[in-house]
Amino acid sequence: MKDQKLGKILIIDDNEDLLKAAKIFLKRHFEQVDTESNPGLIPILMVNEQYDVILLDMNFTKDVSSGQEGFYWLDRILTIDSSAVVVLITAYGDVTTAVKAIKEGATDFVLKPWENEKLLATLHAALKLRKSKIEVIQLKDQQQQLLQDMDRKFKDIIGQSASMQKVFETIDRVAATDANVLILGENGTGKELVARAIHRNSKRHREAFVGVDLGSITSSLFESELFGHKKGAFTDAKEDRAGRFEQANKGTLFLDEIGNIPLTLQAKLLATLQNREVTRVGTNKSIPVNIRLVSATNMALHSMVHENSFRQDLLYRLNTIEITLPPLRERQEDIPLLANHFIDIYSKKYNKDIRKAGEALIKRMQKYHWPGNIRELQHSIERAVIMSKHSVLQPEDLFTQNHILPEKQDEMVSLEHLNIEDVEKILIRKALQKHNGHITRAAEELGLTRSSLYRRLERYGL
Ligand SMILES: Nc1ncnc2c1ncn2[C@@H]1O[C@H](COP(=O)(O)OP(=O)(O)OP(=O)(O)O)[C@@H](O)[C@H]1O
Repeated sequence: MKDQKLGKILIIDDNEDLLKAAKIFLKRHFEQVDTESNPGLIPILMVNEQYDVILLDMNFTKDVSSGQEGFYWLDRILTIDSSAVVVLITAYGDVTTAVKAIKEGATDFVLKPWENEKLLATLHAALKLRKSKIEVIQLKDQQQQLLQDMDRKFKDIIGQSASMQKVFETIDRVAATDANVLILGENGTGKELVARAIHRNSKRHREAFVGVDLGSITSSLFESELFGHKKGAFTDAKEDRAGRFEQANKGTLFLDEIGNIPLTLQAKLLATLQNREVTRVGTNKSIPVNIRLVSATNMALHSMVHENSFRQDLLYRLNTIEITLPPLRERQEDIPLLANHFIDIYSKKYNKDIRKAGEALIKRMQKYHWPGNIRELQHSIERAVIMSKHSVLQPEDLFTQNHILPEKQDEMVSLEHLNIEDVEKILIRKALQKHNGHITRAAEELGLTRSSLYRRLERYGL
């Protein structure tokens, strides 16, 4: 198979003979070779074509050999396209100018008169560089896009109820301070959303927001996850590793499910917060850290202090400011807003033409208990949008599906009509209701680990 010719080259030189010869030779190796003797046309040429490599002479005016013109045009080219790859054509013996040009942003230089093979090798290397520069730009764009999407995703905290307005006011007042914030609330009430909003509105918003879900880390890994470790500190410590505290340096550390932190580690966490330094597992050296701490839990931390399963001094460190998120069933006026917000999102996502939730559905939703709070509402709406044939969602779009079961016992379908999955869903829902959405206790009652209960909640959209 014949090699495919790649690369668009622009040559700028006032010597027409040189341009002609170079074009004839290079056309055999590259996709496109344009030549121009007037450097003043560079900006227009660059607008009309995306050149991969620009071969640029240093001197254009007769009898001038200072290279000043070359530097001027090099600067213009890089201003127009900071990822342009410029190879300079310099006179034999003028290595000082060439070195200076590279410092100013040129990629390489070729000496005049050149040997064709050397020129070819230089241009191929330059082309490779251009390709990787473009890849880097594309990756950066993608990352930017992802960050923007994330930002948008977490920007919309919906809520007009008095209790949510109070939450917004508190976020406004505390975000700019460095005060530690403890967010309390049942599962799915938006604790992480609020933590991110605090970070986004703080002085640290350009730095990292590092979240750790303490509910999903096994207790043996707690310490190394938070504080890091030295290679060899324990069997699986294959290399030195920074913990989440260090990763969040200068930014915000979000400790989710803080109620899960074992008593033995609570003292170390307290010392870290007091001294503002961490000690990696397996070392004695303290590393200073500068973090803003936001923590969250669905557990009753204050009662845990009374039961001696959570240290009071640690609680006082965490809750300089306390924000309690109300469960969804206690702010029914937000239900229509939330439902229509998610209908909008999922109609777009799944390309459906669903306008809103009908009145009967809203009424039905306002009577429902929502043990999984907004997460449950969100998942139910997503499923209803996918399945519904109506342009205005009706009660049966949400409430006849297996995943949302009637709350009242007498509305329940008898066991003989259910399969194992249905029964599992009923049991999980009952356990969650009994323990007020408290995952650890519900998991204990069901004989499941927290993570396998989480997996089921995710699978069933509970
Ligand atoms: N007020 C709100 N407006 C819009 N979406 C919300 C709101 N509150 C929560 N959500 C959405 O509900 C889902 C659950 O929210 P989030 O993860 O913040 O809850 P959580 O309290 O941290 O849950 P968990 O206790 O299970 O960790 C997310 O998809 C979030 O975007």
